[in-house]
Amino acid sequence: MRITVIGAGAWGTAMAMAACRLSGHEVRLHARDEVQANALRTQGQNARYLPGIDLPSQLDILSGPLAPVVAQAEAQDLFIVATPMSGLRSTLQALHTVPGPVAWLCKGFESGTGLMPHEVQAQVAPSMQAGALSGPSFALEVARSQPTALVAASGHAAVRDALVQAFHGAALRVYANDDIVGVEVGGAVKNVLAIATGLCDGLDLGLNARAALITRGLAEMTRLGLALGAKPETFMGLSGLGDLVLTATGDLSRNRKVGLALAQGMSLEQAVDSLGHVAEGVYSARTVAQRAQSLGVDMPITEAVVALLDGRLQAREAVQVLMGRGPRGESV
Ligand SMILES: NC(=O)C1=CN([C@@H]2O[C@H](COP(=O)(O)OP(=O)(O)OC[C@H]3O[C@@H](n4cnc5c(N)ncnc54)[C@H](O)[C@@H]3O)[C@@H](O)[C@H]2O)C=CC1
Ligand SMILES: O=C(CO)COP(=O)(O)O
Repeated sequence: MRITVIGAGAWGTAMAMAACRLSGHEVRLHARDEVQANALRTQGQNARYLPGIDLPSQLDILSGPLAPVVAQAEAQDLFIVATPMSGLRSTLQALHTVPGPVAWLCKGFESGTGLMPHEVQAQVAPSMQAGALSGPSFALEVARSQPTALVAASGHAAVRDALVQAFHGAALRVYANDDIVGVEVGGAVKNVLAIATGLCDGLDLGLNARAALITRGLAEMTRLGLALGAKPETFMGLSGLGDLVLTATGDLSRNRKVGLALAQGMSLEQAVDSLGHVAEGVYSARTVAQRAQSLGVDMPITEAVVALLDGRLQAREAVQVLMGRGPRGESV
């Protein structure tokens, strides 16, 4: 199988490495920047995004325009879009004529439009056989071959099968799911909730508070998902509860780090700059909240994160707002 990963950040690089570990694959990693591509080739590492990890010698590094790569694509080729959400639309536009399966790794709702990734694809490449690969997965651990489980989500069985064939192996299990709405809502909302949990831990509010945030966060994620047509059980799976627990509690999370930094009194700009990587929750929080409002879905934790990111609330005020809400029943 020939697999082309577009976007040579931490996650694209880790997933290209994972594909290289399975025999019989030809794997290519496309960096948009020629300087970065040359650095990957000469150093044998992605020093900016995954320092200290050697790239497999058989990994082919590409750069330059995508048009010639797309022109040579065959029906059995798999394309993986590993850019942040902000690059999804333009990358899918560039790929819209590929004859085979395409899957994206980004987790978020598109800024400006509020669209989920599969809705962006439906606009720019409606006939594409496409899906999402998601689930609890820090790039560093996948790059190190530590055990990980992912979800291949698509309405097309051929896309789910291609993702399993491309990545399922000794260190990486890939489960198939046809509920792309649920999988994408989980991936987007857990990033916003991880900012909240980082804030909670940074303010030293305690373990009770953290468990409450995660659980009530799962409830609001599920409410939004159901309003958008997702299946409830998806939120109990890898891309829902699984990714929420990982991102909210794992110190490798960039979104959690933003919350921790805000709790220390850093400005949002300082917090984002200190990462050197994308933290999608910062860009998706507002669009998630707007989409929820338009559907009449109550998402108080997400609303508090948006108010904090907008500078309308200070960290401790956000906690007071959440704790000051009136009583309600527990069910979703
Ligand atoms: N790092 C992780 O552990 C995981 C990340 N993800 C998701 O994957 C996506 C990418 O994340 P990372 O690789 O971690 O980000 P990163 O910050 O490590 O790297 C982003 C990469 O995308 C490139 N890029 C940005 N815009 C682009 C465009 N328009 N076209 C081509 N390349 C572009 C940048 O040059 C950079 O190489 C995000 O949506 C993230 O939420 C999902 C699972 C795990
Ligand atoms: O999506 C991820 C883990 O599944 C990565 O989370 P962060 O973007 O917060 O690092």
